[in-house]
Amino acid sequence: MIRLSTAQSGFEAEFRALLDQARDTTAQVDAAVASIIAEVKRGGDAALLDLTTRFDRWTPEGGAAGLRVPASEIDAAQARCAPELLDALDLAATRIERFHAAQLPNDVELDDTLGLTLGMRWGAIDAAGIYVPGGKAAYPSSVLMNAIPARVAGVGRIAMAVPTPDGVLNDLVLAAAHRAGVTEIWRVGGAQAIAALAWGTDSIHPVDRVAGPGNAYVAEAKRQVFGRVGIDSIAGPSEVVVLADASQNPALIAIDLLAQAEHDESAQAILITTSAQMAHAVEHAVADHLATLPRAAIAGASWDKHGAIIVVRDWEEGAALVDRLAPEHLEVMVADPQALFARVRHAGAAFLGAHCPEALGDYVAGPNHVLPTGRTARFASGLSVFDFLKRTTWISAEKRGLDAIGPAAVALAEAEGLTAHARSIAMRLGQG
Ligand SMILES: NC(=O)c1ccc[n+]([C@@H]2O[C@H](COP(=O)([O-])OP(=O)(O)OC[C@H]3O[C@@H](n4cnc5c(N)ncnc54)[C@H](O)[C@@H]3O)[C@@H](O)[C@H]2O)c1
Ligand SMILES: N[C@H](CO)Cc1c[nH]c[nH+]1
Ligand SMILES: [Zn+2]
Repeated sequence: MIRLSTAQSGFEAEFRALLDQARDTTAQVDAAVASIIAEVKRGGDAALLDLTTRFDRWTPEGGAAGLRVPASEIDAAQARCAPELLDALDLAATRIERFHAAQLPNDVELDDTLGLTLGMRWGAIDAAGIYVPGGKAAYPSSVLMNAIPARVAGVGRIAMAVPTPDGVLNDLVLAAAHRAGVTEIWRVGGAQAIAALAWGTDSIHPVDRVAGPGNAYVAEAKRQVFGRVGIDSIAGPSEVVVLADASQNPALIAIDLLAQAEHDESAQAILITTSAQMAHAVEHAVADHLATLPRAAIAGASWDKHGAIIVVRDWEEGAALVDRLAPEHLEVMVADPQALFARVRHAGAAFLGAHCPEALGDYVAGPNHVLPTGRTARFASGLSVFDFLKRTTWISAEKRGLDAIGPAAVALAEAEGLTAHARSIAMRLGQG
């Protein structure tokens, strides 16, 4: 963990080094992913089986057909889940669905009075591939967050890929998939899963868009298949920035930092505070929590390698640093969180006030937890129904509409030297 203060000389250089830390995409990951994608393109199902054995230490019985989870296994898994966990899933699913249904956009129709009607129609993609991470933890919550927006958008085919390390399939992941409307489940992970969803194999039909979070390999694979298929944002290793003033409870701040750090050694947790005393107290509280957390090895490694505590002189400085970090998650734990949030422009999702830990949003609040990481919140947004929709614009013209605006189009087409364009309009105007 690094300790920084904006009052220090040399702060700018150290902060830039923090921004430039290679947490997710290293040259090594780029090359490894390119070779995995090439292997899947070349070898199809056989390559998937080979890579699954190599990276997940598991080989299905019966070849590639064994990569697909049968309906009987989904039913059996649901039956094994504790009823209170299924109730919790249902609560989460209901709230996530309600929030995402509220996002559905309206079509546009504009009558311009000259004799033209202009429109924009929203439609769902045909097939979505959703990636649910599963290497270091199982994520039933990510199943809901991925699949529900796709279903709400109206996607017919939702193909889910999830790794099952050592052959272990998580019951609650299957129960969540069933509730969320996933139409097929494939036990394959990492870059090979993204490659299979994008390029297809004999068993897995290609999809139109791949969404979902994952580790550095998954994030890089999405980057590399973009263009062949659409992708949502790059949702890689988790991040949080906590803004806290002197009035907050350091133990709560520390556990919120570690809640992201425990995802992955590559995760990043940063505290920005106006109080040097708070900085000190949080550092100690982190050490105290680490002594008892079961995932202390992962959380501690993340905190040591990528954690930071930054003391700022005022919240103007604090907000400016947040914009430069553009974190996946932003917690605002100050006296007037709305006012400070209003000064921040770049963050994937914000959690306002001391009673709103980020973990609430991970599971049950309703907005999506698949969010842009690695500073991509400067230009990208969290997963939503929009990731599964696309737009088609349309124009309908009466003769008087063509007469009104056609001559201008003819002039522009002639200026571009595109005679067939000009003539296709001019002939209809009776000039060609
Ligand atoms: N941004 C979000 O919305 C969000 C949500 C949930 C989780 N996450 C993040 O997702 C990530 C989950 O990571 P995970 O590892 O637990 O699961 P994962 O499913 O993303 O990755 C596991 C797969 O990675 C591949 N892999 C691992 N080591 C490899 C290597 N050396 N070479 C090639 N491939 C390799 C394997 O194929 C394995 O199946 C974490 O970083 C977590 O922070 C992000
Ligand atoms: N915080 C993660 C996104 O970075 C999402 C998650 C799922 N389960 C727990 N957390
Ligand atoms: Zn989380």
